[in-house]
Amino acid sequence: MMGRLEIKDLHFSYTENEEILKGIDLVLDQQSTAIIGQNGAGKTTFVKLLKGLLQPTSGKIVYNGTDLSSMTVAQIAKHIGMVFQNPNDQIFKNSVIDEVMFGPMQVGMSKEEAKVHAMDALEMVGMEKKCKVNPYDLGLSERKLISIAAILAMDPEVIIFDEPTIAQDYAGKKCIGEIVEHLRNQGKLVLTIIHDMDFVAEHFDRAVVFAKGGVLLDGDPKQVFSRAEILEKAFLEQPNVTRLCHALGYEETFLTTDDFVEYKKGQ
Ligand SMILES: Nc1ncnc2c1ncn2[C@@H]1O[C@H](COP(=O)(O)OP(=O)(O)OP(=O)(O)O)[C@@H](O)[C@H]1O
Repeated sequence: MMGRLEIKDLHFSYTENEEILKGIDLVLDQQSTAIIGQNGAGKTTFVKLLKGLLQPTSGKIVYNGTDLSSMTVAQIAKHIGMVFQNPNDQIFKNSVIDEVMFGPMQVGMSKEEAKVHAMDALEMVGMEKKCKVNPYDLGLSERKLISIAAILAMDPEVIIFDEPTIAQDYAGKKCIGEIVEHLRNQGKLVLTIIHDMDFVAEHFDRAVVFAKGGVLLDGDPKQVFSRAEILEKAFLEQPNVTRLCHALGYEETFLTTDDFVEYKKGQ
């Protein structure tokens, strides 16, 4: 089944005198979507609402036709998984396989079923050979892959990443980018909170810019990242290649090195 989230006039405040989200309307489905915005824009608050960890002050979030407020956090977790920013906040078992089997068993799978799902998930992230290792004997990139597998093993329709590229080296980023694309091609709804604009340009179908509690821009990365002035006002950078090409006087928006190279070859 595909995951679809409808966000309708969503408002949220932690305290009476400051509204953090001021009426968000969005439909999130199919496309891999990056949620970007400066620190404090409300991105983390927004995904906590999607996970049912916070309740809207007003407005609603509808998941595949059901109002999230009528679901428990555990019910939501079956459908909407979240990969933490720091794998150390997520990992707590002494072997990779136990770690990855934990989630599926929590959502009601038998041990046998959980093992099958866990091995499939480990294979997807290329870590099946490490299943007996203690996660703490792995490097950060590999621990990140384990924390991703632990969520994939629960087979949620929606996967939310929180800053997936932070502290990752080039190989780690490349691998996570491939996982994002693979999941999207499998029909999962992939969402991420992210400050790494190059990663958005490379791997995402849609970028939603949060600013001052609302949606400032929403579209495919080419549309969004072409709006240099608006982005600057929201204290957001364009991807490096986009900035460079604009600085060199190109009118067109290029997102990635490959984009630009293709253009030059075609000239
Ligand atoms: N538990 C809380 N109680 C009160 N205010 C909070 C709480 N959590 C966050 N805030 C405030 O809500 C606003 C939005 O925070 P949020 O963490 O959602 O932003 P963000 O866009 O995720 O930022 P970042 O990019 O730094 O992660 C900030 O002004 C923050 O200080």
